[in-house]
Amino acid sequence: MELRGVEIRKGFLDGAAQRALLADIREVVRVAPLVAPETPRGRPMSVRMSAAGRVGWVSDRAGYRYQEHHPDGGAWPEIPDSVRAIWSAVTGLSRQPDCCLVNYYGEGARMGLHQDRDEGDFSWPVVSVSLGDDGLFRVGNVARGGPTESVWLSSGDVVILGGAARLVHHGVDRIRFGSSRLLAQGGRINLTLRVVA
Ligand SMILES: O=C(O)CCC(=O)C(=O)O
Ligand SMILES: [Fe+2]
Repeated sequence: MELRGVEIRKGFLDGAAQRALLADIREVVRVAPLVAPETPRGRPMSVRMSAAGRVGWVSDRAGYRYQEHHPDGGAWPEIPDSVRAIWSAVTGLSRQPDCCLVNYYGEGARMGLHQDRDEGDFSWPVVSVSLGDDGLFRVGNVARGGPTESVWLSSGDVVILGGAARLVHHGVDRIRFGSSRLLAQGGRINLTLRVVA
């Protein structure tokens, strides 16, 4: 389906593929633990984050940026092959992403409307993969304000922000905690794959 120019592939990953991907992400967060970032204004984010790849996206009092090491100082783990395969399948690109951001939404977590604009070249798409609990994904416009529409994303769904929709505002209003049994402890994982520069 399509929502305001954003391509949404419902059910892209079957249960077995979701479990295999989850196992790979567990390994990523074992090496690079989830952290609760602060916004540049010092407000705590409700989503916890980690990353894999050449660079990871971080936020703290110094601002939003991509950096080559975890806030603890270590290198980010490599992007798992299972993740790279999803990127290749949905984009058809031979260029691989530089960053796989890992977002974990526990009970009550959300992400406000924003644009993904910390990358150097907006001609590359952003691919997002949902695992675990359902999340209410809101899509607006490239410009601030105006109408928005929402869709529930479920485990295994893949979203592509590309072309004219690469810079649309988007966010996650809430999750349905406990709606999926993929994660024993509940919650939602979202992976976002990006070419950074
Ligand atoms: O969790 C989602 O579905 C979206 C995540 C997102 O927009 C981001 O990480 O920039
Ligand atoms: Fe985003």
